[in-house]
Amino acid sequence: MKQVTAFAPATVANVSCGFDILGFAIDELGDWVQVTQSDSGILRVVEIQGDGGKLPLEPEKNTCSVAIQAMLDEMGLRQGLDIHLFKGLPLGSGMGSSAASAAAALVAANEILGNPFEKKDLVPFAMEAERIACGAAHADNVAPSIMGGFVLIRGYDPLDVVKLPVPEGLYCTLVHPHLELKTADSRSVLRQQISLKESTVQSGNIAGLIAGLFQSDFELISRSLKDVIAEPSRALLIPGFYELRESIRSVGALGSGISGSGPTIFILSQGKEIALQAGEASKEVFKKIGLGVDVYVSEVNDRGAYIQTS
Ligand SMILES: Nc1ncnc2c1ncn2[C@@H]1O[C@H](COP(=O)(O)OP(=O)(O)OP(=O)(O)O)[C@@H](O)[C@H]1O
Ligand SMILES: N[C@@H](CCO)C(=O)O
Repeated sequence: MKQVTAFAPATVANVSCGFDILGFAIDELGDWVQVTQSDSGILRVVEIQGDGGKLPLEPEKNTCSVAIQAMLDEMGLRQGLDIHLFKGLPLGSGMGSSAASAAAALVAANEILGNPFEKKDLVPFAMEAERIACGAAHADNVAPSIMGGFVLIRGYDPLDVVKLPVPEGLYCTLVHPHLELKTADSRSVLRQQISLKESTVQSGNIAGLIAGLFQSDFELISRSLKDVIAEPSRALLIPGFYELRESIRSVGALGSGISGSGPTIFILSQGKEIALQAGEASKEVFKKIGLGVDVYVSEVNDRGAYIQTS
């Protein structure tokens, strides 16, 4: 019986101006999923570690099994598979926790089945898992978690995912305040209508950010990290959000925003030194508020989900 273990990384979705259409992957932080063939003929989640007992073992509720089931359905296949999930990511953090589970499960199951799908073709299956986790089949966490790097979701109908270049020396600092914010809840505070003026501002910024990535133009990236759609509503749910933005200006970071639906805040910097200093400045902000934080500094992970060898 074949057994495969895969890792899938944390992700920063939206990247300020790219609501539901842009995300990138982080190094090291992520979920591990082991998939083992069985002769049971069914899909089972047999064990979850690292979730404090919070995640469901029922296959129709866990993002690992929902994603694999979507893949098996597409193939018209019945296959006995046992899933062991090792959560490395905190829940409801804004770091794409549900997405990383689905991405790792798919990459492992795809390997067991002889790799019938390219990585990019696994994205729609992982989106079905996101629908279960937060009520919306958004792809801006699952696509970068599977494919790595920066990924643009050019369109959803039909799905059109585009991998973008990563400028050398671009670093991300993730600041995770010790709060849990469910994606479904932070989607519910969003306005359903935006004005023509807001649409123009947002379009200019997303175009600028993508041009900045292609040209490795850090100043352009910095000027473009603005969100007039989701951030004004969601920032109110994150204590210290604007204070942090102010504090990282002095260390020369490029900018900051809400990672996915929060409460994690991402900061982009040119070079590791500034990224580390931004992390220290952020810790000070949250110390004053009296809220614990975890800070991670990472390059953009261009590899995405991978199979564990050895
Ligand atoms: N393997 C899993 N199976 C089922 N639900 C999961 C799994 N992993 C996480 N979740 C749940 O999915 C829900 C959606 O939030 P998730 O944890 O993905 O948000 P997040 O980490 O804040 O990421 P983001 O805001 O970037 O989407 C949470 O309630 C979380 O507990
Ligand atoms: N684009 C999604 C990402 C959630 O991580 C949102 O902002 O709700």
